[in-house]
Amino acid sequence: MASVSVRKSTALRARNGPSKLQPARSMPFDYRYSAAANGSGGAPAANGGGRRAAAAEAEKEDKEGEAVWLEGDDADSPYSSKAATAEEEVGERGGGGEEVDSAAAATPRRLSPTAATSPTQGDARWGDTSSYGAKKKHRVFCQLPNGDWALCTVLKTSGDESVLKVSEGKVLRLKTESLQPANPEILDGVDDLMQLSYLSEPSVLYNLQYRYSQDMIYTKAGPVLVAVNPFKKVSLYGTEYIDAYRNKTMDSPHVYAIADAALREMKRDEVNQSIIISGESGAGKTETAKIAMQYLASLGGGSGIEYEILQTNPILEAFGNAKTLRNDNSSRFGKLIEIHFSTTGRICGAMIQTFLLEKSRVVQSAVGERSYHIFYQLCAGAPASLREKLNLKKVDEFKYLKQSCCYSIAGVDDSQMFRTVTEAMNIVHISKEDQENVLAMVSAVLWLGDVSFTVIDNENHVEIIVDEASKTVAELLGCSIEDLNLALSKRHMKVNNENIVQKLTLAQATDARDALAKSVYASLFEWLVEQINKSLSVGKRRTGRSISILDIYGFESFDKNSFEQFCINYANERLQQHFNRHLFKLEQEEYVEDGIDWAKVDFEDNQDCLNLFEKKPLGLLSLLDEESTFPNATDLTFANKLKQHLNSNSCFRGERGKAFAVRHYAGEVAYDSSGFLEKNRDLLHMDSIQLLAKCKSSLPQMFASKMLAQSDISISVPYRSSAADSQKLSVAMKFKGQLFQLMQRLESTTPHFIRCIKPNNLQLPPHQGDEGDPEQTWE
Ligand SMILES: Nc1ncnc2c1ncn2[C@@H]1O[C@H](COP(=O)(O)OP(=O)(O)OP(=O)(O)O)[C@@H](O)[C@H]1O
Repeated sequence: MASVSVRKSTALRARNGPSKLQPARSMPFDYRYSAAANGSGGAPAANGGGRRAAAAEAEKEDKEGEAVWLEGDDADSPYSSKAATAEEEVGERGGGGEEVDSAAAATPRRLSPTAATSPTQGDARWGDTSSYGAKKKHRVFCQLPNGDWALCTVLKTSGDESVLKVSEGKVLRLKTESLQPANPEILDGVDDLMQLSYLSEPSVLYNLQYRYSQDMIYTKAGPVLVAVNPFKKVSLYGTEYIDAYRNKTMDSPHVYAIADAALREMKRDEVNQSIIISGESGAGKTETAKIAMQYLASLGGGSGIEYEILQTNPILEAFGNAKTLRNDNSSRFGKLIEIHFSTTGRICGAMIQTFLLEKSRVVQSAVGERSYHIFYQLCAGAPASLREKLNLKKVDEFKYLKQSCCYSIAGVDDSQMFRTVTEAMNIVHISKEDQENVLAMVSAVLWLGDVSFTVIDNENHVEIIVDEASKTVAELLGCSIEDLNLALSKRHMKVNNENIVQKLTLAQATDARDALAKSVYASLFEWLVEQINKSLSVGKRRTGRSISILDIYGFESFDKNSFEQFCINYANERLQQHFNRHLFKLEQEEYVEDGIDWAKVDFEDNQDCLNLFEKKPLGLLSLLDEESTFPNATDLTFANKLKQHLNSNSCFRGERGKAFAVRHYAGEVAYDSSGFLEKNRDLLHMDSIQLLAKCKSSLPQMFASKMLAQSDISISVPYRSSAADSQKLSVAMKFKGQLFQLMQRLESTTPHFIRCIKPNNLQLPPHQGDEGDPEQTWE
């Protein structure tokens, strides 16, 4: 088969340089794609055998260039012990080319790696073929000073310079060595990047953009499915498409094809499967997970349980998703859904595991963002009787919601969503009574934000003000105002076996109030997931065969990065390693099977960064935990400790004050350690737990007993201001444990990877944004 010969020929090149493995390597950089992607026009050529043969021809023709390129590096195999500890460092991007005439640079066709700088180590080697490309007047890519790639034609080459036509009327003169060869036009829009003769960063971007402009949002990168978020409805889903993939009358890249492969392999090999979806925030992971679930439900359905499984989405999204600046429906938790199949291949149950809900959002969200959807849905959609019962106000009257000045989402009807969520709760068998209890907790959290304090002495000690807010909280939780006051304004401690009562200052009481709100909400979320799991497993016998879909928050790098980003990016390091190892392992097996002379392959192993996080006793997590146990430690002493112990680590950089930077696989992220210790300790004082335990309502009681049980089985005991405080694992350690378990579970499955890509930060579909400037593509 022609396609195979193309692949093999590419594979052979892997021995000494960038290769078919390059996509795996370049994938992590998806977070850099920062702006509107627009079409480059023209219909893609048919993607048949003739085309592949032409590609093979092009490959042959390029032998001259390839010969130069083969003089590459000699990196280690990921399977050697050396590679496992990642000796290699990420290549700094080195530039090429001269200053470009700014008028010329303003309009060329752009493919947008924001790539701050210049090509990667691997990409730089592509430059070796540039003189060949230039001589042949081939299409080449040049990188503009702003980092964008432009596709151009070589008009003339003299000495070490080439004159390039970038677009009509725009001509550039650049150093020939800085150019990168482009693929022949016949390869424009191939549905598998492996079919490209040149597999460089601009070639990959160009191909994805080419397809995207024609609503072909899915592309294969060998075994990985790349999904570019269309930010609009695309007619690629539904029964007809499902049938086409089931009957194999359609084989273009699609989430359905991945789900189908998982299902077939599970049945054929009797091995559990996983579909691992990754990508930055807003890239489309959750939507992709739902599309995969839809396919599995359709093929494995029949018992009705598949409908229940699909109905978990609106519930989890209402309680765990929020509008952020990057995504109107951003999941603020990680999710693994394990779908169980019977021996006949029918869905017989499911189990959902969630990871680290972003609790801080309950009490604080940035301007332009929202807290969790359910708060707005409840206020907008609750029927009159419920409104009265829960004493609901308008969203802009609650302090927790008011601070971000953002109450609605364009195109979203919160009131309608409320009905969808309650209907979904019915379907997963959450009783009407329980639903009301759940919503009472949601309202209690909102009202807690309105609880205020009055100073009672000249030491700034406080008591709660008895008003509508405190009365409503007490009513909804089922406690007395006196008990609420006691929990939020005093702290009971045992010092030298003596019980003492400490009065809280305004700041301490406000913290205690917010901690209670966060805890109640997080416990509620946990409880809901438990109820859903009970419903999905009731009466269903597990056969042991399953397909797990992982939708976990993507790599995050903001202007200010806090503890949440620290944990999220750590999780992504773990997943990236899983991704790397499996892809390379699969490749190696394929080479061995095909009798290809296999040698070392250059790839970015992120083990060094993982070590930076996990090493004991001098890793980021251990040092954070250690510092969290010291009552007098502050975020500054934590940051200083990091600098003291980790400054020589190549993945770490100490910055001024409380800041530090980590060199992640996807780029460097600067963290501000403000709030790290408090968020890691995540203390809810025993007074608050006891308050919940004393409440008449069933949910607070359950939350309290769970908290107490957790403190009993705790292994490490972080900071305790008193012997009475809740003892439990720190947040970072609990998260690390969850991730280890997750990795173990994933290791026992056959993985299928989907890498979602966000083509722009404006949530714009293809073709938008280029009106009036037809040449501008990605910016
Ligand atoms: N296949 C698709 N078709 C149409 N729209 C899509 C598709 N995938 C994503 N979108 C759009 O992009 C938005 C963001 O997608 P999604 O919420 O799945 O991103 P995410 O990667 O899960 O983000 P986060 O990490 O913030 O949760 C969706 O709300 C939807 O509007």
